[in-house]
Amino acid sequence: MDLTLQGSLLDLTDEMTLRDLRVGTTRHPLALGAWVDVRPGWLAAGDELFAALLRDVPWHAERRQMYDSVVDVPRLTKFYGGDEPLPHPMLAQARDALSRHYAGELGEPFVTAGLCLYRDGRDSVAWHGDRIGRSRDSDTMIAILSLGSPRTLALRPRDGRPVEGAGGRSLRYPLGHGDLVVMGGSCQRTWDHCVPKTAEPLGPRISVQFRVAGVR
Ligand SMILES: O=C(O)CCC(=O)C(=O)O
Ligand SMILES: [Fe+2]
Repeated sequence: MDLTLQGSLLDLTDEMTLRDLRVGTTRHPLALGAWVDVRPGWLAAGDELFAALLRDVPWHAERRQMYDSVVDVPRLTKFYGGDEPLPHPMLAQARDALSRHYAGELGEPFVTAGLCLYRDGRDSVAWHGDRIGRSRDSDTMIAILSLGSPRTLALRPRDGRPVEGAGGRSLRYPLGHGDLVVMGGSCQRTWDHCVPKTAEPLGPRISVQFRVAGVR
């Protein structure tokens, strides 16, 4: 058997590549007009990107007012506005692939990239919605590429209603190295999300959030 062909059939690759978003993306409709798309393994062989971001991004420590509440921000961050060069060419490729894939539904491109570094399981982000800007009162999408150690993204309705099929608690999406999750519809207004702390002995995780202009 041709080994090159076998490699591509099994989707085994040593080369960092973004896989096709039209394949393997599952939409989870949530209550209140929100939804979450999950595309496991979107970025193949992303070790080099993870290492480069860990090393090259000028990470900031922050304690601040975040979104519409004051939350602990035990993690490091760096925000890239649309006019700033991204710290790795693969991030521009990822942003552009997302813009193409969601163009019809979103009607505008992804522009900014917010990077977060969770140094270990003690780093986290508290419950919040990304409600700064237009996302406060209109639908938007936030696309998150996860790199490094696996962490959980939890979601719960903002109004405190129980979550169907989740034992009344939150929904939990495990995010591994190279996985993509996109929060869409009313998700930022009607749901909150967080990355909970974990006692597991985990190494660092980097998340890259792509947003449209005028949304944090
Ligand atoms: O790290 C993540 O995946 C989520 C980050 C997040 O919700 C935010 O920075 O607004
Ligand atoms: Fe967020």
